[in-house]
Amino acid sequence: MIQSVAIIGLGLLGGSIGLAIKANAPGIVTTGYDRDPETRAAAEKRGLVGTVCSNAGDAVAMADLVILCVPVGAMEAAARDIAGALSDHAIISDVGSSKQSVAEALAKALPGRTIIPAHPVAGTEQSGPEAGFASLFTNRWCILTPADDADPAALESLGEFWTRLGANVEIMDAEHHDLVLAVTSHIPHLIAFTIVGTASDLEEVTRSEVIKYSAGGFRDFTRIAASDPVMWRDVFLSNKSAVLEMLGRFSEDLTAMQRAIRSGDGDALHELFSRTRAIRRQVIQEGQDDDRPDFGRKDHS
Ligand SMILES: NC(=O)c1ccc[n+]([C@@H]2O[C@H](COP(=O)([O-])OP(=O)(O)OC[C@H]3O[C@@H](n4cnc5c(N)ncnc54)[C@H](O)[C@@H]3O)[C@@H](O)[C@H]2O)c1
Ligand SMILES: O=C(O)C(=O)C[C@]1(C(=O)O)C=C[C@@H](O)C=C1
Repeated sequence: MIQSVAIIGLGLLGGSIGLAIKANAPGIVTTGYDRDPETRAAAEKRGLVGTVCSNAGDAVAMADLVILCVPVGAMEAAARDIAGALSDHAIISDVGSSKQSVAEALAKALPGRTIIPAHPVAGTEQSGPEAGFASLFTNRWCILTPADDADPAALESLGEFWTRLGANVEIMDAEHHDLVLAVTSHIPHLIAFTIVGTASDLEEVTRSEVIKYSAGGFRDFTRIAASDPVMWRDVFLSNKSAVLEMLGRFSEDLTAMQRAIRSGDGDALHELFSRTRAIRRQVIQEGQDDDRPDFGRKDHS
């Protein structure tokens, strides 16, 4: 049974975990650390965790569960920081958006430790200590990617923990996770970053026109393209092979659409758009959409 949780990195994800514990599992004692002093001060002010510590070692010393909530490129450094201060029984987990590289980094920095990587598939385009809110994980998936020899009791405890925060828990192989998320999250973000960049670079269209005439579709892309640059740089560098593989497929499909438009093949366009419309309806039926009004754009705390 997890009775104390240490959160390293008090931004959107770390802050939301702290607030979700407070709301759903108030008996759990929380401590936290962020390397940025301003973030620590903001976390203290918002009460994201019970105790904000001034170093990572103090934050993790008494914890049953330590969750690393830093960009994936910073996981190894954050793990090294806590290595000497962990209690013997501590479970170490994370929330990184890619899983194979994080699992490798944690295993390298914390040999012999109980490590269960995880990815709550929930977020917004906001970041930092003001962005977190308690209901972020409600009815969202949290994917656990244990190694084959992971401790079953630790896996069960971590699953129970995420269930208490409102998430639906799924267990998946890390390699498969990275391939699936490349298609469902990483490439959609790359497309948004690219189209917004392309629009702002167009010489025939001024930047003020891009902003002024942002129609619905483009506006949705600008929300995603406003996501944190450090987080996303690290996601693409860490999930390189899966992203490049899926990007190859996507480029071929895009070329087929280009060909259909050039040759006036309305049937091909209609067939694809009908198929994608059906998928959207399925996503809504299965409750995986973000149709909560203004989701991610207002203070949800
Ligand atoms: N934003 C999302 O939508 C989302 C969703 C699911 C998972 N994730 C993953 O969660 C993690 C955190 O993302 P976020 O959105 O909360 O980012 P964030 O920028 O809001 O917070 C990250 C925090 O980590 C701190 N930090 C960086 N290096 C550190 C270190 N070595 N030690 C201590 N603190 C350190 C930063 O100061 C920052 O406050 C990332 O790995 C990301 O891939 C993000
Ligand atoms: O809703 C958003 O704004 C998000 O980008 C959240 C989102 C996603 O792609 O769904 C982003 C990265 C994560 O690792 C998990 C969730």
